[in-house]
Amino acid sequence: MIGRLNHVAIAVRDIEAATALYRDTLGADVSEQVAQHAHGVTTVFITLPNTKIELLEPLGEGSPIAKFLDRNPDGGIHHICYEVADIRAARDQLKAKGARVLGDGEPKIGAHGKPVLFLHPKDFTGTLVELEEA
Ligand SMILES: C[C@@H](C(=O)O)C(=O)SCCNC(=O)CCNC(=O)[C@H](O)C(C)(C)COP(=O)(O)OP(=O)(O)OC[C@H]1O[C@@H](n2cnc3c(N)ncnc32)[C@H](O)[C@@H]1OP(=O)(O)O
Ligand SMILES: [Co+2]
Repeated sequence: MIGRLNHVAIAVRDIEAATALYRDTLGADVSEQVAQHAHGVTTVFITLPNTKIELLEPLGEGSPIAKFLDRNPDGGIHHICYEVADIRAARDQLKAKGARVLGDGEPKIGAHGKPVLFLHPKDFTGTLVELEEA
């Protein structure tokens, strides 16, 4: 069901500093910051030859990454995003197998303008999984 690795997301307190680290120290190709109001985060994408890294900084009250940063004050890997061909079909198959889909179960439009869903980390070996329709 799952296809390519779309991105690995890293939650950070200071996206400006994290972007500078990837750009200046690691020599990577970094995007502009984008406020993702529907997701409660600001994102920067780092393009690597074979995948992307998504830097996440909390945006607004009640950001879904706020508690994660309280628990991981230095930041850390927050989720991995796999591509799927048909997100609603993937969701229905996963639910039938007992996986918990987060939120109301309806895909939201993600950072790449495509539908995304999240799966509970406790159902996937302690890793928050994002699915993005390819
Ligand atoms: C823009 C878009 C895109 O790329 O297109 C994005 O990525 S938006 C990226 C931001 N959006 C999202 O993450 C949306 C989906 N995420 C959520 O709904 C939330 O973050 C949850 C995954 C439900 C976790 O929420 P919260 O931390 O408030 O819950 P909680 O404190 O009750 O945590 C429940 C248990 O899950 C664990 N837990 C929480 N977040 C985790 C994570 N990222 N990775 C692994 N484990 C995690 C906690 O340690 C805790 O375990 P213990 O009970 O053992 O202590
Ligand atoms: Co993501």
